[in-house]
Amino acid sequence: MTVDPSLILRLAGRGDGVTADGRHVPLAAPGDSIGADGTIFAGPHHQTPPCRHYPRCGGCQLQHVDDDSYAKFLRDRVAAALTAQKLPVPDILEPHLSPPNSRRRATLKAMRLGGSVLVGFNEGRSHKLVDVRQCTILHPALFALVAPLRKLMGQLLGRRSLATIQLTLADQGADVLISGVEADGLEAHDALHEFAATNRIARLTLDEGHGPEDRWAPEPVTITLGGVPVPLPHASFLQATKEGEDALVQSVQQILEGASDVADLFAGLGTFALALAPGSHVLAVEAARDPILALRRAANLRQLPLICDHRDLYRRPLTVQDLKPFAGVVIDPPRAGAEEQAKTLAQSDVSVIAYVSCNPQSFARDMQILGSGGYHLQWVRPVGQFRWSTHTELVARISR
Ligand SMILES: C[S@@+](CC[C@H](N)C(=O)[O-])C[C@H]1O[C@@H](n2cnc3c(N)ncnc32)[C@H](O)[C@@H]1O
Repeated sequence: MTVDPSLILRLAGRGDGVTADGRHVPLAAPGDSIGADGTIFAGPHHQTPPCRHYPRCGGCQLQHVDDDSYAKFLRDRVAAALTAQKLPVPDILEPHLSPPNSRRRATLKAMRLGGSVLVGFNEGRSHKLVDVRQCTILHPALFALVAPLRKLMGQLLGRRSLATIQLTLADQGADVLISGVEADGLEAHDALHEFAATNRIARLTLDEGHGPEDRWAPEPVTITLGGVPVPLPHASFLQATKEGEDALVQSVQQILEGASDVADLFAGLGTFALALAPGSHVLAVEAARDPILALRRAANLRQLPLICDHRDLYRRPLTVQDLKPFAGVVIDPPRAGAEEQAKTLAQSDVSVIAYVSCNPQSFARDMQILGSGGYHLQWVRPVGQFRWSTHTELVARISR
């Protein structure tokens, strides 16, 4: 059977459609066909992008692609990374896709342009800002703050400054951290107070270049993980959506079921440690001081069987000896992966590993190291928390 050379067969890593004869076509979906003049003729997997800022806004490159094709894209990213390391591709389970408007943490930018103030995301591969009037990914409780923030930034922004606004949805409501403005004086104080009170902000913090300073925090701010409220330090890592967190936790619990002693490496605020601790003894290891102290406080209050270790796993990975007590390990490193830790794990007796990754390439490299120590990759579940972006995450079951 001959294939039409102008038919889009797949999506490349950066999201372009790829024709049967190998051309890369931006904004094309699998099943589209490409006319001689470059016109895209929409096929069965081409959907109407739900956001008016598409395709300018850099956050969502794949809004023109339906869920079937998006899920296949995530699977293909994982398979391609494993194949590049010459590893066999295991069972790739149905991907988790977080629903629209579920993102509970995001970083916005704000600047003046002419007489107006823009608040939004960067355009794709550019420093220009898209002034967002609609957003199909942000949680409604966070998007509701964009217009009030535009007004506030009009009162605070200097003529040439570019401010960064980090939004996180905590148990008590929105946690807002603004950097890149100076807010001295009564007028600035009143503007901040009015914004916080009117919008029932949980905590409003300014970083004027000397570290975060709370300007409004009527009660302690927490994030509940595994049913346990944990004090939320400024700018902490949190899985991007609650639905993504639930999918990851469920898979990790399934992988480590029955393991009585578990190490949670790169533990953050304890997303996995707190979900596992009621049934297992857990050692949580994390390099950032504030989150590991917050986790220790929360776990101690509940008298959970959880020990916290403040430790840099790049410089001092757990040794083979350190790993001896553990039947299971959950490891969730930053984008760079965990090469040094994978080397000692490869020599250890740990029988099952739940590997959570936000970068299929570094995951595949670490899997190669674990494989050389006798571990097998049993299955991978891709995770699409950053819906409609090319950012691919995963959770994998690895065992001896
Ligand atoms: C992807 S996050 C995962 C956090 C946590 N597992 C969760 O799901 O919320 C990676 C974590 O690794 C921590 N980290 C970064 N470099 C580290 C290092 N060298 N040693 C230990 N932890 C590190 C970060 O502070 C962050 O909390």
